[in-house]
Parts: sequence; structure tokens; C-alpha cells
Amino acid sequence: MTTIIDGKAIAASVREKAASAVADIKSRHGVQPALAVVLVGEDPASQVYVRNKHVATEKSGMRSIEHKLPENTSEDDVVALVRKLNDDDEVDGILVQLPLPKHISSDRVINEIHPDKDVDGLTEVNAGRLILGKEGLVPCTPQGSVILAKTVTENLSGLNAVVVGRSILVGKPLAMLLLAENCTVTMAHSRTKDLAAVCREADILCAAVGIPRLIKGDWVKKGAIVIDVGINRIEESGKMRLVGDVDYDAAAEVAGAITPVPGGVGPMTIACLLRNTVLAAARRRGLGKVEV
Ligand SMILES: NC(=O)C1=CN([C@@H]2O[C@H](COP(=O)(O)OP(=O)(O)OC[C@H]3O[C@@H](n4cnc5c(N)ncnc54)[C@H](OP(=O)(O)O)[C@@H]3O)[C@@H](O)[C@H]2O)C=CC1
Ligand SMILES: Nc1nc(=O)c2c([nH]1)NC[C@@H]1CN(c3ccc(C(=O)N[C@@H](CCC(=O)O)C(=O)O)cc3)C=[N+]21
Repeated sequence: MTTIIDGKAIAASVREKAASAVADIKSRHGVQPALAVVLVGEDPASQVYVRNKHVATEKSGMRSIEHKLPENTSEDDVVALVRKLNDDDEVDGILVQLPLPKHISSDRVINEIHPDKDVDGLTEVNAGRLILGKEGLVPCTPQGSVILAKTVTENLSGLNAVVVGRSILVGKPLAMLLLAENCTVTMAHSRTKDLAAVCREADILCAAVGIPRLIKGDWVKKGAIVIDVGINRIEESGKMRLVGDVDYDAAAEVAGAITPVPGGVGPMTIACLLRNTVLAAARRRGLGKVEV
């Protein structure tokens, strides 16, 4: 029997833990952690995500601060806002929604975020900490992906993990986290020779590419754990629908466990963002260890 990994339910339990840590911080220290989200422009998908983040943040008991800037905002103005949020002692986490408009360097803007408020884990400092195995803030989608894999088998040690995609946001940090779990990690990408053969070796197969149903059923090893990070909006039989990077129906017949899209990794991204904001608040404000 294939296990369908219930990302929604697992995300709900991560969010509940974050909410009880928030309640604890409030009652013991009189502090309300706050997350600031910066959205530049009108990208419709980004607007939906930012809205979802706002609702989830408030539901967890934290303060959500939204900064919506017009498409034509200059890079210097975005940087100035990030600096203001860095200096604001009430703000614990800063997230700059990607992609930014083309005239703005996301690399410059992201690296202006103070590393201790970088709840997306995308600054050079946090990327460095992750590679060096030091405590820092870990990107949300990769973190959520590993939590989901570990609900299938708590101990991932020695398993062959293949990560398809090597982006800074998902693929690279996911490979690092799986390495930290003692997996034998292979990173595949657009230049990989015989991707199908590489995927067939995977005990844990993670797809973060952005191509609908790229990963076919016969690329999946029998019993493998399949984590589908892809979120693709496609038109099918006259309707818009959301599909992953894995051919779900075919893969589910062979896999031991698989994440659906929607309802898999997506909800975990937001849950882990709340978790990171609580951790950032506790560390920056010197509140001691919190359980999240
Ligand atoms: N669930 C969630 O919360 C999130 C989902 N996503 C989704 O995950 C997917 C990936 O996002 P992201 O990492 O930002 O995407 P990017 O476009 O930044 O990276 C895509 C990666 O896929 C690789 N790739 C492209 N074509 C192929 C191919 N034919 N075979 C193998 N590898 C290929 C690229 O290789 P190369 O480096 O060689 O160009 C690149 O490394 C998207 O669908 C996105 O919407 C993203 C963030 C969060
Ligand atoms: N700085 C930054 N950090 C990000 O983490 C970031 C980003 N920019 N830009 C865009 C991507 C994408 N992303 C998603 C978050 C939640 C869902 C999610 O909740 N998905 C639901 C469905 C939502 C729907 O119906 O559209 C699901 O899969 O079940 C998906 C994708 C975060 N990203």
C-alpha cells in the first residue's frame, strides 16, 4: 500500500506547535513575535501566497506586518525598507517575496536582511551556516520536505536521496539537509545525463524543477519516498489545475510513500515559516530555548 503523505495535517501540527510556543512567549515574557512580509508588484501567485502567510501568522498568535510596494519601486527603496525592518526591534522575521520585479537585484535585497531575522534562510550567512552544520535559520520548503520524509521513516541514515533541481531556494538547501540526515545525496539538474537512471537509484526522490509531471512512474524505485515540491498551474480539459513535477498517478503505483500536490509540501512551507519566526524571536530576544 502506498502512503499518501498528508502535508496539510502534518503542517497543521507544526503550526499548532508554533502557536503554543507563541502563547508561552507571550505569557512568560510579554512579547508578541512579529513577521514582516515585503511584496513588490502584482504577481498574482505571490499575492495569494502573501495572503496565506498573513492569515497563518495571525492565527498562530503572532503579529503580521505587510508591506506592499508598487511594481515600479526602485531597488534602493526596497533596500531602505529592509534596513528599516532590520532596525525595528519589534520585528522578528523579514520575508521578501520572490520573484522581485526584473529591475531589482534579489541577491542584493535578500542579503540586506539581518541574518537573525532571515526567516527564509536565504542570506549568505544562513546558507553558510547550513553548509557548515551550524545553528541558523533553514529555508522553509526544504525543511518542510525533510519533515514530511521523516514521517515515513524517522531514520533516513544511509538512504540514497536524489534531489532534482539545484536552486538556492529549494534544491541546494534540501540536499544539505538530507546530507545532515546522513543520506547519500545526488543532486540532479538540467545537465544531468540520463535523469531517469539517476532517479531509479533513489530511496528518497525529491523533485524541485518547475516542469509539470517531468518525473515518470517508471523513474521511481519500488517503495521509494517521493517528495514533490513542484507547484505548476496548468490547463487541463478546459480547467486550471495545480500539478507537481511528478506524474502522480503513475508514481503512486510504485512509490512506498508520496506527497500530493496540492496538500503536500506547499502547506509545510508556511508552517515552517511560522516555526522559523518563533525561533528567530526567541534567539534574538534572548528568551532561552523554545520547543517548536
Ligand atoms: N511547495 C513550495 O512551497 C514551493 C514550491 N516551489 C516550486 O518548486 C519548483 C522549483 O522551484 P525553484 O527551485 O524555485 O525553481 P528554479 O527554476 O529556480 O530551479 C529549477 C531547477 O530545476 C532544474 N531543471 C530545469 N529543467 C530540468 C530538467 N529538464 N531536468 C532536470 N532538472 C531541470 C534547473 O537546473 P539548472 O540549474 O541546470 O538550470 C534548476 O536547478 C517550482 O515548481 C516551484 O513553483 C518553489 C518554492 C516553494
Ligand atoms: N521569499 C520567498 N519564500 C518562499 O518560500 C517563496 C517565495 N519567496 N516565492 C514563491 C515560492 C512558492 N511558495 C509556496 C508557498 C506555499 C504554497 C502552498 O501553500 N501551496 C498549496 C496550494 C496553494 C494554491 O492553491 O495555490 C498546496 O500546495 O497545497 C505553495 C508555494 C513559497 N515560495
